[in-house]
Amino acid sequence: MKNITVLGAGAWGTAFGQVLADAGNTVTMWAIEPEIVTDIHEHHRNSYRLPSVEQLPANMDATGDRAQAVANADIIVVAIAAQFARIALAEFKDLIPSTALVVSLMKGIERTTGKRMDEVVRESLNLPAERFVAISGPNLSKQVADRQPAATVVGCADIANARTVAQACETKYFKPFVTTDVIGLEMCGSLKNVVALAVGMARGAGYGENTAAMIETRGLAELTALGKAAGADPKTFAGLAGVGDLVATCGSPLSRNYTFGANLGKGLSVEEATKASNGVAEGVPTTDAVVALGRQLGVPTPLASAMSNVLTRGISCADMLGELFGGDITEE
Ligand SMILES: NC(=O)C1=CN([C@@H]2O[C@H](COP(=O)(O)OP(=O)(O)OC[C@H]3O[C@@H](n4cnc5c(N)ncnc54)[C@H](O)[C@@H]3O)[C@@H](O)[C@H]2O)C=CC1
Ligand SMILES: O=C(CO)COP(=O)(O)O
Repeated sequence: MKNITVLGAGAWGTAFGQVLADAGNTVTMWAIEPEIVTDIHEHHRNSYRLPSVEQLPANMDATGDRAQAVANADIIVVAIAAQFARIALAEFKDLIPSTALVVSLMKGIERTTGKRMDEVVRESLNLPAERFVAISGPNLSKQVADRQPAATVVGCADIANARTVAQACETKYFKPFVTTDVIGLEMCGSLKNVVALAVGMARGAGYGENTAAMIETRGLAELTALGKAAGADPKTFAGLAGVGDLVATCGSPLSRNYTFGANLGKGLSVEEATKASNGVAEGVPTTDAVVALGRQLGVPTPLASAMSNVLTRGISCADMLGELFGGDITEE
C-alpha cells in the first residue's frame, strides 16, 4: 500500500485515482479548481469531470495545497492537459520528494517544443529517467470508472520501477503490463489521438467501416514509422498502447478526440467543436506537433498533415481523405 498523489482531477485523473484507491492505496487528488477539490473532499464525488461515479472510495481525498498534496507521496501521477503540463509542474519542482516515482497519464506532444510528455515532465521536475513512468493503453475513463475490465501498459527505463507502479494500480478489473519502451508508449498515446480525430471526422461526415478501417490502418503505419524513427520498439505499436488504443479510441463516442472529429465531420467549425468538447481533445494541438516531428525525423506524415489542413485551413472531410489518396501507388 502506498501514498499516491494524482495531479489533475479531470476525467481520467479521477478515474485512475479510483483504480489506485481500489488497489488499496491512500490517494490524494490535487486540482487547480477549488470547486473540484471541495466536491471530492466533502462529497466524495467529482460531479464536474466524472459525474457517472456517485461515490468515490473513502481512501481518496483531495487538496488544493500543492505542498500538502505531494509531501508524503511515494508515487505522483500527472493527469493534466498536455499543453499545460510544463507550466503546472513548474510549481511542484521544489516540492516533490526526492525518491518519488512520477507517472504520466498524458497523451500529447507539446506544441511549442515538439517534445513528448516524458521529456516535458523530466525537464520540468529535473527527474532522472529511472524515476519517470508512462502509462498508456485503451482506457476510456468512463468505462474504467465503471470498473469494466481493462488493461494498460506501464513503462519505465527501470523495469523494477515499472513493476512497482503496475503493482500499485492492479485491481480485479484493471490489468497492467510492463515495458521499458517509454518512447513507444508516448508516441502511441499521442498519435492515436490524431488518428481518432480523422476517423471521427469521416464517421461524422457519414462514411462507413471501410473508410474508418483505412484511416486506422494507415494511421497505425504512420505512427509506427514515426515512433521507430524516434527510437521506439516497433512491437509496442502492435500491443495494447498501439492497436489496442486505436481500436478503443477510434470506435467510441466516449473519446473526446473521436467526438471532436465527428463534430467537424458534421460541419462544426474548430471553434464550435472546441466549445462542444467534454474535456481536452489532445489530438488538436498535437496534430501540428506531429507534422513538425515528422519533418524533423524525415518521416512522411500524410494523415497528420491532412488533419492539420482541416484544423488550420478548414478543408473538408472529402478533401482530407483526398489528400490521403494522393501520391503514387506504393507497396503497403
Ligand atoms: N479521459 C480518458 O479517457 C483518458 C485520458 N488520457 C489522457 O489524460 C490526460 C488528462 O485527461 P483527462 O483527465 O481525461 O482530461 P480533462 O479534460 O477531463 O481534464 C484535464 C485536466 O487538466 C487540468 N489542467 C489544465 N490546465 C491546467 C493547469 N494550468 N494547471 C493545472 N491543471 C490544469 C484540468 O484542471 C483538468 O483537471 C490527457 O492527456 C488525456 O489524453 C489518457 C487515457 C484516458
Ligand atoms: O485515451 C483515451 C482512451 O484510451 C481517451 O481518449 P480521448 O482523450 O479521446 O477521450
